[in-house]
Amino acid sequence: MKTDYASLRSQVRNFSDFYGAAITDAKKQISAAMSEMSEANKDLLEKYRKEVALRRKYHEQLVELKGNIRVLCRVKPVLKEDQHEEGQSVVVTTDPNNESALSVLKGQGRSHNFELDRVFHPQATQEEVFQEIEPLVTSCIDGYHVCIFAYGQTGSGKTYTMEGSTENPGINQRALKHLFSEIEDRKDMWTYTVTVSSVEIYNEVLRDLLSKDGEKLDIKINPDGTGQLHVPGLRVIEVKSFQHIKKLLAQARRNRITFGTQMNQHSSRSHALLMTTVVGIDLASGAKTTGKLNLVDLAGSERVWKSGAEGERLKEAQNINRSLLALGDVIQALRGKEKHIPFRNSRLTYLLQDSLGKGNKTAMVVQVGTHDSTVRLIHTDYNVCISIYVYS
Ligand SMILES: Nc1ncnc2c1ncn2[C@@H]1O[C@H](COP(=O)(O)OP(=O)(O)OP(=O)(O)O)[C@@H](O)[C@H]1O
Repeated sequence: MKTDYASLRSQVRNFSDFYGAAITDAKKQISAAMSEMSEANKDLLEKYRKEVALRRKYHEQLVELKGNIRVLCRVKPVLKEDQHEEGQSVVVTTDPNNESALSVLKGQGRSHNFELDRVFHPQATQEEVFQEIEPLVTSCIDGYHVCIFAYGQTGSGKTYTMEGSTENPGINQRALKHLFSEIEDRKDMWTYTVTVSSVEIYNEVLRDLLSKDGEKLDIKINPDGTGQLHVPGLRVIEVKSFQHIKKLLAQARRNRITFGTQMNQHSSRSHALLMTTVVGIDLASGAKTTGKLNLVDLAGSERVWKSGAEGERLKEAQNINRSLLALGDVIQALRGKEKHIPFRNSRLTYLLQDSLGKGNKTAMVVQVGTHDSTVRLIHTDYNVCISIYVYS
């Protein structure tokens, strides 16, 4: 018993040393395993970053291959309310086997065929149209400036395509939803600040659609010496969520109608712009990107010339036609890579100057009705059309 007791005592005496050594050993093993893990993590993170950079590069290559200026066409379905217009036959048709083709009947059985970047048949959904625009929205988060226009005659579906209805929202809402979901996906690597402004241009006068009284605004050269343009007094609102932006969109829509009524103006006679700026900071390198997304519901191109409008209506029509032609001229000059781009010929192109210029991306959604006998599309040398309505 004495021997056993002495042995136990010695074990107890040595236990703390043994225990200490075992703990130190375990700690060493754990910290070796942890540093191995964090090396592996670092390696994985580095690989992930490389993949993300590659994804961005390929995304840009894809967008560039598709063309930095794209012209899409959406053919409006014949609605019940359109059917009372008698004597109109279907003149605009799409080809189910070719999603770039549009055919316009010219009389005596002859038709004019056009090739655009993409043609949406009358049954195309809002989602299908947005899918074509989505890569451009992603580019905006990557730091590019993007403009998306809806162009066409009054009632051809411009507002439907851009704003849509509550149940079936259009490009504006879908683009901003996509923007916020991309920002959420990238939140471990990037932090983003999103701001929005909204203006309308009516008779070459700029008004803030997010103000209470629709103040008139002017476009000036920024005094900060960067040579960039800015609009003094324009409300620029930081938004944190898609829900917040939805409220601002609704406010801008209400104001467009209210200001329009005050000035005896129908909203279809003004251009409405929703301008979103996305500033991103790479959490690892601190690198900064600034992207802009301009969503534009253009004023309806009208036949007022033909109907002999006078006074205010004539001035209005002249201003609309002038600014639409100025936009067409800018786009043709950009596509033709001309040296001089006539940005200053209208408020619209002047305001969008830094988003329309070289290296930026533009999509023009031309809206046409199937009964539209007056549509003519002007070909450019590039075999893809810049589409502009011309009323003779
Ligand atoms: N693809 C479509 N599917 C269903 N309805 C449509 C479609 N396009 C347009 N509409 C409907 O046609 C009507 C006219 O469209 P919308 O108001 O968008 O035309 P607009 O070109 O914006 O006209 P305005 O120049 O007067 O603003 C609306 O009732 C709209 O809901």
